[in-house]
Amino acid sequence: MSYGANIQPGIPEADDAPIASLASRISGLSTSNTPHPPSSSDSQPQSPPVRPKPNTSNNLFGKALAGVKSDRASAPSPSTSTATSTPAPAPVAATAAAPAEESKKNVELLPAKEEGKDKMTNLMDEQDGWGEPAQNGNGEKKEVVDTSMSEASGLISNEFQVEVKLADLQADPNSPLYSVQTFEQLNLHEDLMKGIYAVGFKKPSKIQEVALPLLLSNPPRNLIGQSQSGTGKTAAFSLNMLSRVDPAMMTPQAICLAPSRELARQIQEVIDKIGQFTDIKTFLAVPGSWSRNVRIDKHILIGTPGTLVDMLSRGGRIFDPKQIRVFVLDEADEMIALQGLGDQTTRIKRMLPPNVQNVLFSATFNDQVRSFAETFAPEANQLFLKLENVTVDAIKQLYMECNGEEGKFDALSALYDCMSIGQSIVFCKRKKTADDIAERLTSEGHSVASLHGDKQSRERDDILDGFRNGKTKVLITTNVVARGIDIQQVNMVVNYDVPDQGPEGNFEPDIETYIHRIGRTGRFGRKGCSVIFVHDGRSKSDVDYIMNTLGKPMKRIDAMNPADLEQLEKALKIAMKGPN
Ligand SMILES: Nc1ncnc2c1ncn2[C@@H]1O[C@H](COP(=O)(O)OP(=O)(O)OP(=O)(O)O)[C@@H](O)[C@H]1O
Repeated sequence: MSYGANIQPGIPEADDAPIASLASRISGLSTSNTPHPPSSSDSQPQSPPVRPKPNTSNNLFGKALAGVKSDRASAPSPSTSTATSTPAPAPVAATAAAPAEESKKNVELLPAKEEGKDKMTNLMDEQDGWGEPAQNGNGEKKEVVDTSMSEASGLISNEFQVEVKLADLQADPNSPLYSVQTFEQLNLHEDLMKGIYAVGFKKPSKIQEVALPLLLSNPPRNLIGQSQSGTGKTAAFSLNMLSRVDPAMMTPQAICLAPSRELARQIQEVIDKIGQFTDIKTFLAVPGSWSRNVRIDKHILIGTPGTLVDMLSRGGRIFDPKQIRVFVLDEADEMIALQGLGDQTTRIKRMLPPNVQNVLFSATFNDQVRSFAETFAPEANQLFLKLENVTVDAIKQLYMECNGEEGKFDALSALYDCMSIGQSIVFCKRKKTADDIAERLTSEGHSVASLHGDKQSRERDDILDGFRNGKTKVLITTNVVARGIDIQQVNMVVNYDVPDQGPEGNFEPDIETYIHRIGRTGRFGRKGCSVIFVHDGRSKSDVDYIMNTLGKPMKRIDAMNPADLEQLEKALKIAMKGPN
């Protein structure tokens, strides 16, 4: 018995291409079909650690791929009829009539209409408290404004009176939250529907509407899905796992990996909530959560790669990997590309059955990661965004010029009053900077918390819980919570340091990390502001590069100008209200 309709475990597809070295992983040169069982050599990486090269072009998130692509012409997939008979949702750019042999959906998630904005979107622009951008990214730079924000931005007067409804946003074809279908039409088990109603979801988002039928169709098929931050990817892959496990079998049947314990815990909560009316149980697989002598009898494991490697290296004593049907990678680009995580994720995958359904989700997939993703999840249905749609428009991106490195702290101090409107996250490059800032702000009488990887697990949990339930208003952190963390009240993100790719990437700006960091605000229809600090020529050119690459304007604000801070305050108040 399972919570899916007629779901059969197993996919008749070759998922056993060895992924012998990182170099071949990235270049996709691995072509042998020899099965690759786990071996002791797995623990010894054969080649030096490699991370896909930094992105230096605008082609960061793949080319615009429309229509249905096939590279399986000779062997029609058993899933062909299911895939092509899936109702084609209106917002998907191209679900063009596919030749009979084409079985893999390769879809670009586009707004239904690109030309102009409809009434609703214009209304939203006017209500964000900022008016039109002073500077256009995308290479068409206008002169940066020296005038005060309030003069330049055209703040409208009635911003607090207008109620924005989520239902209106979800009715806007330009929104990533738009769908033409209801959850009822997605053919989910009634106990899962009860869970969806219990968490208050009324209508699917675009990624949920498009991905769920692909994920749930039989025989199961791999999926690579990209959708903007805060658009509901977690529920999409959670519903798939919940639909595919058999609650009568008291053993893990689905694994979901995330890059941090914080995100793994959050995903477990989502699955538990949506699955609360089922008999499905979850287990959090993070350091310290399991015992070497105790077998796990829960259905879904959510964890971090190191722990799963440890569990699996105990020769099936913790759980039987052969029973795993679904392998989900949240933040998949990081899970497969980053040197440490990529190695571990690959080792785990090798220990799972070859017919496991691989599901990869992220808000970002640069070209190199994308080709490796295609090797990792062969013959996958693919949902990708165009570069210009990767960031959420509701996040107002700002930059602030500071007087040298020390001026950054002064700017943060000046911002502090605004930062306590709602909640904010300040991202730093180094753990020490996070601790130093937290200490200085605390000594100035402010209530802040710092969170990073040097803290003990329990302390990390407590700090994030304190922030999640609103006890702390400002979280100063590193990239440890840059991805996935969903706290709706966060209405501002501060990039204290420009995210960079470290020595391997010649310290180039890390666009993906920037996108994920700012994506901690503006979640599912809410508005948010992000501020990035510029303190020297290098950081200014990095910010220009980010603007130009993403083609999104950033407005300059001056921390020492009361008019700008007032403007920011107003925008944050608007963002706090959120849709209802
Ligand atoms: N259909 C829906 N209706 C209303 N709210 C939803 C719906 N789906 C998801 N949400 C809410 O949207 C928020 C963001 O969802 P989620 O964390 O899954 O985003 P995400 O796409 O995984 O983002 P990220 O890329 O940052 O990981 C959550 O608070 C979730 O409860």
